[in-house]
Amino acid sequence: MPALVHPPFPDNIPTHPLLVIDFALLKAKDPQEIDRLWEAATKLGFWYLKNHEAEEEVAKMFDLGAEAMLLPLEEKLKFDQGIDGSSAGYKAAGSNMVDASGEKDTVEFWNISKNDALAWPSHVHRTYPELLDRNMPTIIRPFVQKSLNVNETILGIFNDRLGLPKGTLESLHPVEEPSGCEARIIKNPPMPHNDQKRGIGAHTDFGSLSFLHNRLGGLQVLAPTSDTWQYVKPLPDHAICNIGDALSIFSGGILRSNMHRVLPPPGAQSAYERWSLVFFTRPGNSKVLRALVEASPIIATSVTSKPEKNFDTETTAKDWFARRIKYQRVANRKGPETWMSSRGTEADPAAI
Ligand SMILES: O=C(O)CCC(=O)C(=O)O
Ligand SMILES: [Fe+2]
Repeated sequence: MPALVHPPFPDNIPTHPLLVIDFALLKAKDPQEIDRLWEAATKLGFWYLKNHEAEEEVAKMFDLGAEAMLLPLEEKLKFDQGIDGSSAGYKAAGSNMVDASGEKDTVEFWNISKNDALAWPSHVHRTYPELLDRNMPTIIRPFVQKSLNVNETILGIFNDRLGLPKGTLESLHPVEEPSGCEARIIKNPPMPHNDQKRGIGAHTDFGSLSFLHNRLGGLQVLAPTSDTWQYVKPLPDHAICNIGDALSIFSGGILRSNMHRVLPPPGAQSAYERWSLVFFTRPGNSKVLRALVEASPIIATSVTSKPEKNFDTETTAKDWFARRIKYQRVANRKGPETWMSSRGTEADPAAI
């Protein structure tokens, strides 16, 4: 079980501050809170979210994830996500790259598809170990539903601020369409002190919105206002939310998909296992990733102001997502170009 008692995040290392957004105020359509969310989403693309109402579901998911990680490796590998760009299932430590040199990651994770959680006892994408299957209706589905509620509320706010006709962003993320939406539970093992091996390499998230929960430090962002990586300090019961590539593309770059990575926890925390839990909202598989210029003059103006950027990928969410997953797998590596093929909207190749 993830340690509930651990050393505090050190107070002598630089961190990047995030705005704290109150979900209760967002739900009440508080104009000032919506302004603050907009500021966070357009300047950095990351923010803390408090009062998100998923605290209990998150705690249960951490416990279940820990149990699922204790299954024998041989059993876990029966549910491996594979190397063809599928996401759902298990990913062993060391099977993804963290950079162009082919250095291996240190995290293992389980991805559980939203469609599978909602369709239980049927399966849309794949099957899972009995432990996860058994807990699908009682633990996983409630977490998925709470996460969907949070992300749909936020998408609705962005929809209005982007000047899109009501329901536009919602229609790009239909609950019933097969998609890459998934819950992920991640374990990074303790590292020798000062070992800076990357758990997850520098990346932007692939989809639209990520709803992240972690207890130990290790997440870092490369903020547009800084040329160094900075830790994001976990706050108890605060989720960390961020925007991914799909939403950045739909909005013509108005919403920011920011680079981040995972290092071992800093200071004395490095002696502990690091656990994190994410729910990723991603567009329906059939949706094409392109700026919604016809639907919003605000987005059209943004695209015109960034002629150097391509906001028409001519790619469906399904293909975008499969490409990014496939080419970060070590087994698919031919050379540095494989890593480059896995990249999304990451703007600054020097930082990759
Ligand atoms: O573990 C974390 O804090 C972040 C995980 C992450 O960035 C990801 O899974 O995409
Ligand atoms: Fe991420």
